[in-house]
Amino acid sequence: MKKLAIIGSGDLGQQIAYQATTDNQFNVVGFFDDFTEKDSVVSGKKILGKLSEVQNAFSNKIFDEIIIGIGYKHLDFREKIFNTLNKKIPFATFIHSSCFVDASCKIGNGVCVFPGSVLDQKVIIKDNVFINVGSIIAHDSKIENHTFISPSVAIAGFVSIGKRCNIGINSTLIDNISIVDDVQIGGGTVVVKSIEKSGLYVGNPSRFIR
Ligand SMILES: CC(=O)SCCNC(=O)CCNC(=O)[C@H](O)C(C)(C)COP(=O)(O)OP(=O)(O)OC[C@H]1O[C@@H](n2cnc3c(N)ncnc32)[C@H](O)[C@@H]1OP(=O)(O)O
Repeated sequence: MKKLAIIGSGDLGQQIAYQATTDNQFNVVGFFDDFTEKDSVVSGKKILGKLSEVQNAFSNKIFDEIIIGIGYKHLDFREKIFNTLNKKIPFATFIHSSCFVDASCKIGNGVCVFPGSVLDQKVIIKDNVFINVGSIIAHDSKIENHTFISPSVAIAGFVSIGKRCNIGINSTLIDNISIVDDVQIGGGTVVVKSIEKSGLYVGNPSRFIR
């Protein structure tokens, strides 16, 4: 079983550690975290060091693959870490075994898909995307790098979502629309037309608030 290290020992990092361990996909060896003391223990897993120590630890075979446990509040940082380590350190792709992922899907590096999500035919998920529990991505839809999908999001067919977007819980995106980079969608929002300007959108139908 591959040894997995997680960047960030906060709530999301701990959830990834739990899911990857209980689903028997990885041996989670610990976290890298700039804000928690080295060798301390978080949710039963060791803090392996700061982010500056990742490459050295990989050279010393402390872990085989890495994944980022930094969530929707820090998508710029999530992107920065990914771009710094990409091609130097192998990124894991973790898809919980309870998910349905059609064989025609293309899934990038560093992608994490939590339990009960469905990725239908020809879905494309680019690098470093996080998909939380129970989300549905219908056929031919595409999610660009570093985007965060909250629980129970429903994305219809032929939808395109940009980079560093944060799609709120239980939101709905109808078919054949596009969303540009850096869009935040509030919980329960219904998006019925393309979003061409970055910013925060809420409501049914969705409206720009800032
Ligand atoms: C496993 C996990 O937990 S993953 C995380 C899942 N969490 C989410 O998806 C959270 C999504 N967050 C939200 O929906 C938040 O309400 C946000 C980000 C959209 C806005 O938060 P804030 O910046 O605090 O905005 P604020 O609460 O001041 O609201 C601004 C206005 O938008 C309205 N509004 C805020 N959120 C929503 C919403 N989801 N739907 C409809 N209207 C909303 C408010 O009523 C308010 O309207 P008003 O100006 O007429 O009074």
